[in-house]
Amino acid sequence: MKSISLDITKAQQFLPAGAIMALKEQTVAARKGLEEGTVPGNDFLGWLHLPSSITPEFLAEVKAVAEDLRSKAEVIVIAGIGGSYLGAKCVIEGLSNSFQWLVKDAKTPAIVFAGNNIGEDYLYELTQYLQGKTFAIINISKSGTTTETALTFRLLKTQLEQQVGKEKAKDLIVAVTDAKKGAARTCADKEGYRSFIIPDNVGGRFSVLTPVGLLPIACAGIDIDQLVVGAQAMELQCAVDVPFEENPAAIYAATRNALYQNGKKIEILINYQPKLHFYAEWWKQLFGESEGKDKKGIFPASCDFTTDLHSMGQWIQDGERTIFETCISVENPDNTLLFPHDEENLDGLNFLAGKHIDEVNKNAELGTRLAHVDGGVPNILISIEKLDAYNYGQLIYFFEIACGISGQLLGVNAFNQPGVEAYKKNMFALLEKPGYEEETKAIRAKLAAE
Ligand SMILES: O=P(O)(O)OC[C@H]1O[C@H](O)[C@H](O)[C@@H](O)[C@@H]1O
Repeated sequence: MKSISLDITKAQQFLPAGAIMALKEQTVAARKGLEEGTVPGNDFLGWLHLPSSITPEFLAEVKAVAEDLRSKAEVIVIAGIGGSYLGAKCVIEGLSNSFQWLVKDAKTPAIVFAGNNIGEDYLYELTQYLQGKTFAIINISKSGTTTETALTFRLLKTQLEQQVGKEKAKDLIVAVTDAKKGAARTCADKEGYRSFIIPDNVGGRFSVLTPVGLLPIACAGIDIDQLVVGAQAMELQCAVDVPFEENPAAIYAATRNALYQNGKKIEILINYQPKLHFYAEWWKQLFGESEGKDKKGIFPASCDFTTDLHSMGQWIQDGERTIFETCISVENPDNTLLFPHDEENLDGLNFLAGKHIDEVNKNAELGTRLAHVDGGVPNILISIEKLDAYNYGQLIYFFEIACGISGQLLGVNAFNQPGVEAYKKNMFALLEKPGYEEETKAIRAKLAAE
């Protein structure tokens, strides 16, 4: 099977000669640091050899639980946020029929995501939708205490127990959480739910290849074996003994850091396939939480083309020259659709007659790349053969290891996220959570003084 390919030539032309090679030594050291576990945040390196350590027995266990839920439920609600949401969401969106939610298909339950927001209307409408339906809940939280997810889980658990009774609900709830800590673990053990463990040394945004991602993905009927095989292939391709010039993750990490050092502060992940929209959401958490700290870091943004060429295209072509693009290009679509000839040609589109829709898309892609490069936007091109589980596996591991290397080139601990606590602290103080009495007083005083 084909490996993903990386082309940096249209980024390199914006850099001083030798700028990427100047980072070679540091990049090689960063890759070695990951292997030897000497990097900052080294207690969170469990993702590094995760693909090759996944056993067929473990995958069989995940698939068995997924099959069981698929056979019992019309709807499976995946409750989780951040790393406990985006990996599954990006793979399921990427590899399912775009209109799956409209298709009445007895084999595949509707997969619904929740626990990733606190929208009263969202949750009200969800609970309404679930009324009278047999639904299952996968409650995913590494800490087991995340407010958005815990709040949603309580709502859904209550509803499920009311609808089917406590005993039956037990069979329809699965927890994915820490082995020992957190309310989700306490609840799973006490209620007797089936559960999977998130390894201690795998942080949320690196956890898609643990049951956090694998269980929901298997529930959607996607081939998790091939996802893992793809990740394993990329693990080999980015191994510590692969020379810098042949390691795509090392080259990508060095290139984006060279661009950053030369004033390109924003990276826009581009796709030309709507199915990749949530891939970018996953990627933004991966790089945003890993690198945005100590008042540094490339801002990870994303656009869906050609859609956003009609909204953000102007800015990208002509705005401040602080951006670069990384484009994920999919070589082959899965299906064939040819553009029809029309005798009257009222729309003037007969020049496209007989062409694949993808040919139009590919020319839009090439035309855009040339225009943006001409407009001063460096372009990194990542090509994959097609959107399937194998290629998704490759892409996931590629960006994970690139991120691990890149964080070190930037000089940050890529595996923590201390900044995320600030909003939580204020929210708990404002909501008068027990234990936050001092913070409540302080924040009320602050608001009164404004
Ligand atoms: O899995 P959980 O513990 O519920 O965490 C879910 C998410 O929320 C946090 O606040 C972190 O910033 C994320 O890195 C994490 O993925």
